[in-house]
Formats: sequence, C-alpha cells, structure tokens
Amino acid sequence: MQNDIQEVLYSEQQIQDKIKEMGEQISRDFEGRNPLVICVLKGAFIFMADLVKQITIPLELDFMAVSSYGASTKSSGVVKIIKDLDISVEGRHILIVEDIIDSGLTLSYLIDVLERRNALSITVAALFDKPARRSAELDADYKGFVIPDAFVVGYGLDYAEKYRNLPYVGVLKPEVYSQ
Ligand SMILES: O=P(O)(O)OC[C@H]1O[C@H](OP(=O)(O)OP(=O)(O)O)[C@H](O)[C@@H]1O
Ligand code: HPA
Ligand SMILES: [Mg+2]
Repeated sequence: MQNDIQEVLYSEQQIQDKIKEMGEQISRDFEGRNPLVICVLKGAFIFMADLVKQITIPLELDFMAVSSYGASTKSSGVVKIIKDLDISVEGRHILIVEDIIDSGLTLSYLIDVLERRNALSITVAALFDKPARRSAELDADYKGFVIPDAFVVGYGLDYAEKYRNLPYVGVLKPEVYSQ
C-alpha cells in the first residue's frame, strides 16, 4: 500500500492538530444550537470520528452514504444516495462533515436535498479542499487544508475502495490508476 504513494501531503499529527483547531472553532460557533452533525460516508468516516471528539458542546449525529466516483479518479457527475439519514433535518442546524470538496457536485447535491427538507441552517466542515477541479460554486465554512490538483488517498479517502486505512494523506502514483 505504501509503495503506491508518491508523496505524503499531511501526516497523522498535522491532520490531528488541524482537526483540534476546527473542533474548537465549531464548539464556539454552535454553542446552544444542538447541531445535527452529518457524516458523508464513506470518505468522511475517520474525519467525523476525530472531529466530534474535539467538539465540546452537545450534538447529535447521523450518517448518509453517497457516491459518485466508483473506481475512477473523476466524478461520474451523478450523485447517488446509498444510505439516507435516520434523523429528520427539519428545523435543525446542520453541520455537514465531508472529507474532500473536489468538483463540488456531491456537496451541492447534498445541500439542495437538505434545503428541500427544510433544514434551519446548513454549514459545511471539509478537511480537504481541491479548488482546481471545482465545477459547482461553493466553499466550506470550516476548511482543513487546501490541496493541489492531484488524486489523494488515505485517512478515509479511497481509490477504488483501497487506501482508506492509511493514517496520513498522500498523492497516489499516477501509474496506479492509469494502468
Ligand atoms: O466534490 P466532489 O467531486 O463531488 O468529490 C467529493 C466527494 O467524492 C468522494 O466520495 P465518493 O463518491 O468517492 O464516495 P466515497 O466517500 O464512498 O469514497 C468524497 O468522499 C466526497 O464525498
Ligand atoms: N481522492 C479520493 N477521493 C476523492 C478525491 C480524491 O482526490 N476527490 C474526490 N473524491
Ligand atoms: Mg471515493
């Protein structure tokens, strides 16, 4: 697995330090709002677990699974809901937790769905932002790292379902996906 990585972008420690800062800021901003924190599976599962441990105010959490990449490094453009939420978003302050915003299609689709379900407010926390590839106009309210235009894996992020369990985030060697 390590042999398929061209370069480590962020170490486990750098990621944890950033998440601590994000959690502190979120705790201050959401005081008294009992947010419903939504994890966008599968990619955000590790970030979600680490982030909520750094949030010190009461919250509820739920999970939604969406997919648009499959075994490709480019978005199919079609976002599919694989698992929907259990808790109603109506009248709730929502914090969407995403691992990465790339084209922005997943997030714009999700925001649209949650607005139509009458969420009171929708805020986004994304660990990685890859602005070079954006086709939908949006940005995260809480952002970890802005990354270059490369396909990254690890810390929840996959290529064809592999590499999610790497504790750091790195750039995948192009020969791994172009062969
Ligand atoms: O901004 P976008 O171009 O839409 O890309 C970002 C989305 O793509 C990935 O999910 P993916 O569809 O690969 O599903 P996964 O989380 O199960 O890997 C990632 O986890 C984000 O949810
Ligand atoms: N890596 C893994 N999954 C992704 C990426 C990426 O760079 N962009 C969107 N989904
Ligand atoms: Mg994926």
